[in-house]
Amino acid sequence: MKKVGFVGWRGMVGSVLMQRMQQERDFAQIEAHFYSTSSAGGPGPVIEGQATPALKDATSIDALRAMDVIVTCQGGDYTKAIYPQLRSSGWDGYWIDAASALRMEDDAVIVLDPVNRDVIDAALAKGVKNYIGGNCTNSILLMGVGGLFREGLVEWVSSMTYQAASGGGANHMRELLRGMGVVNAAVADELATPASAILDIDRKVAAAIRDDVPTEYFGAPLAGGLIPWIDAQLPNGQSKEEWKGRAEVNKILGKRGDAMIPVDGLCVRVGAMRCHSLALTIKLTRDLPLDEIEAIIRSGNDWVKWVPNERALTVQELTPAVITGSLQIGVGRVRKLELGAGYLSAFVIGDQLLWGAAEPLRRMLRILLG
Ligand SMILES: NC(=O)C1=CN([C@@H]2O[C@H](COP(=O)(O)OP(=O)(O)OC[C@H]3O[C@@H](n4cnc5c(N)ncnc54)[C@H](OP(=O)(O)O)[C@@H]3O)[C@@H](O)[C@H]2O)C=CC1
Ligand SMILES: N[C@@H](CC(=O)OP(=O)(O)O)C(=O)O
Repeated sequence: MKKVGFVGWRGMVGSVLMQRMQQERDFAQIEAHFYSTSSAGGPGPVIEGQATPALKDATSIDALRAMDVIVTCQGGDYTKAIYPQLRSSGWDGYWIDAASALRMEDDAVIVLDPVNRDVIDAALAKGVKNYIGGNCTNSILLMGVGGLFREGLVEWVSSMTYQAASGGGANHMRELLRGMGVVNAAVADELATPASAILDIDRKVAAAIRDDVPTEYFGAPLAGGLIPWIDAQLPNGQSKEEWKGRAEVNKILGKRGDAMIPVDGLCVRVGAMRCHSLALTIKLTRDLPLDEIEAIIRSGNDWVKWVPNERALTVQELTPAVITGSLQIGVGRVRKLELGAGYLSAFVIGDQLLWGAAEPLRRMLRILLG
């Protein structure tokens, strides 16, 4: 059995990975070893009801070198600190990583096997050892409308996103919830009194959002609002999250140079917990009837949940409330835009901790296990 070391297993992405691996009985296929950056020697996690041995030191190159595969959800700082040392020590194992640090390196593949199994297989055959999970937004985009890319139907995509708090991490989710509580508490008495004036409620809510909602992690109030910037600022005015659209989508698809498909748009943080949504404008390379477009999108992969462009179905099926915790990727609002021939709209929604983070890593490990 392959020895597989897990780093970052108790963080948010890592916890979802552990859940999914237990659901799929993946631990039966491997000899699992658990590492920690903060509590080496402490108790390991309970996996399928069984205690695991004491935690190993995630900063010890010697301890890591014993593994055939390392799966890390610990974050980019850890990758940047440890990965080069590990490779310099001569370690030749497989490195599977959720962080963005190595994604764009030439010797790394961004993994999303329902979309790019061919790219993964070609890399494995060439001896590539680094397999990195993609940015959550782009993985969800490709899981949703990958069929259109596969058929060469996408000339360009404008991707306007509505990204959940979980993309920032556990503390960001907690801050959103605390903020919701602050807003509610500011008008609890008025809400309990049906006759209270809505403008009084609105004034108090506005003041609470402005002055009292916590902003330590997001840097601006998210509860009752939104934040139209995610990640660092680049010289060209893009956010780093927006830059990843073109860079990562094309790398996932194995497209380079002139073959690259333009992907750009604005990335916005909203008060959802863990579902990222994208409002897409797609310029098609050729116009097709809607029923053919539907068939192509549906054929993208087994997780596409097609929602017809009807009001009742859309508000029932295409929301974070329904998609959260599920592997389904909702695709709806597909219609021809009144902008000219070949302009298509689509709304894509997925749980960003599943297909956006943990699931592609889990599946890459299974691919390695054969
Ligand atoms: N959040 C997301 O949507 C996505 C994240 N990623 C990548 O995954 C990385 C990890 O993200 P995420 O899981 O959100 O990070 P977390 O902050 O939830 O966890 C990272 C590490 O922090 C340590 N930690 C310290 N205190 C706690 C605590 N109270 N509970 C749990 N862990 C704690 C743990 O390390 P230890 O046990 O060693 O102390 C843990 O492995 C990111 O840096 C990013 O690179 C990738 C795609 C999406
Ligand atoms: N930046 C994403 C989450 C994330 O971790 O992305 P990446 O893995 O590309 O750093 C978000 O905030 O929603």
